[in-house]
Amino acid sequence: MVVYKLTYFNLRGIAEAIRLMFHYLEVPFEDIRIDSTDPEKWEKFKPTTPQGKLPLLEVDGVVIPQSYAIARFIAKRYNLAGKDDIEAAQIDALADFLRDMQYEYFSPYMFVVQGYDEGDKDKLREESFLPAVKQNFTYLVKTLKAANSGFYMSSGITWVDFVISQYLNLIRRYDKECFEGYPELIEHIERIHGFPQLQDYLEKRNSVLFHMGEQAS
Ligand SMILES: N[C@@H](CCC(=O)N[C@@H](CS)C(=O)NCC(=O)O)C(=O)O
Repeated sequence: MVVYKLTYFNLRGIAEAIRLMFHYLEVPFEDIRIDSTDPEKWEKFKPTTPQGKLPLLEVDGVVIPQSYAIARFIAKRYNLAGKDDIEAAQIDALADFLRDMQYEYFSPYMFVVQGYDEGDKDKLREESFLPAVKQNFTYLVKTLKAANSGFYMSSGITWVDFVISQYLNLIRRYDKECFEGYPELIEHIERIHGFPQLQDYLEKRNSVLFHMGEQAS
């Protein structure tokens, strides 16, 4: 049997969508977590990684870095990659859209809210975060509605549903109000979190005390 070993910090972060995909698929994997409150440990481990970053997926002795590459790999193996090459391209485009949204518009505000950076939280929220929410959430809702499947692609659930829902769930944990007017996005998160095969993990996740200010939900 294939042994999958997923290594990331003991946070949800960019590995959470991958963890949820494994649980959803009921594919066993080793969920290895590096303690990010112990920088010395990470500094020692970092040079042993291919690109100096996490997450990593080890499969049959091969180490794959990059969260999207890992998600895509699992998706291709287990049928979460879209119904054809057109959908696969649309999924990639949506995942890249999410990344742009995250780094260009959301991270400056989120880093302050999460306590990683200093800055004027309210000013950032009003002047850059909320206008970006409006533009980007509107597009996500439009895409969901056009797919008409309950997921972002018309054929049904794919890896991008996990990636988007986990990032939006992070935002929701820190700024619930920005979802007002976008109930479809919340419903989509709940749809993903509602899968029976995820319940044990989600229960465990909520009972674990995530550090660095992570809140349950
Ligand atoms: N594009 C990469 C980004 C990887 C990344 O930036 N990982 C961060 C954690 S979210 C990391 O390993 N930081 C530790 C460091 O750079 O030393 C991916 O999606 O996997």
